[in-house]
Amino acid sequence: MSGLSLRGVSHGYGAGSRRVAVLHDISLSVAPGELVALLGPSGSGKTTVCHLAAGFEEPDAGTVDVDGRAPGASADWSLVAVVPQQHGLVEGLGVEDNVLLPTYTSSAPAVPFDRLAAELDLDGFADRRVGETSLGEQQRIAVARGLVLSPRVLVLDEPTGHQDDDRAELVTAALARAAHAGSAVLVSSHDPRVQRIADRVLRLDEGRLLPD
Ligand SMILES: Nc1ncnc2c1ncn2[C@@H]1O[C@H](COP(=O)(O)OP(=O)(O)OP(=O)(O)O)[C@@H](O)[C@H]1O
Repeated sequence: MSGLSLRGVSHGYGAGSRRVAVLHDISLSVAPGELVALLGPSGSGKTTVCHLAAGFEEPDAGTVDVDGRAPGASADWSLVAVVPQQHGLVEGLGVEDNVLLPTYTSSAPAVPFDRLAAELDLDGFADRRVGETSLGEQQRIAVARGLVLSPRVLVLDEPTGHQDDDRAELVTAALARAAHAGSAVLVSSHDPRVQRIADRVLRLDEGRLLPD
């Protein structure tokens, strides 16, 4: 199947008898060209779903696949790109290098840095070190890095959490364009702007997906 698919996924943290289950039998899919918002109270498991979708972790049970493959099997961000809550940028590198990092290990066509910078209000930042930027700027740099290879699947964890109203609109517009261009986009978010542009909204509660 194309896009992102989780089938019967359960997952937990901790070793042996101390393992605590946090996701229970989750099934969801995001088709190419679709933007799905994942909502839920703090601790309900949104980040865990994002990490499994990104291939950062293997589920205890069930399957996760991206275009029919396990996401962890490929480090190619043209297949699955991630904007984690903590951004995961390389502090010592410049902004442009951070955005272009996925292009250094992939032969997929890249969106020019200048275009992403213009769309995400990062003009003039190319040579600035990430350690010299604000948290909101770092979040938009991580979004630009997620978009640079026009990935088949894009997973974002609270991507407007550090943005003011105007920049949050820029980020959500960029995500809507990515979906329109064919990416399957999964966004964990409390932001009503994200819900507004979503094709579907999924709700998690205590590790279970609520019925529509
Ligand atoms: N590495 C970990 N070890 C142990 N427990 C964890 C770990 N990461 C998350 N948890 C627990 O798993 C549950 C789900 O966490 P998760 O981060 O997925 O929730 P969330 O919905 O993203 O929360 P928030 O909105 O606050 O970011 C929480 O109860 C959390 O305490």
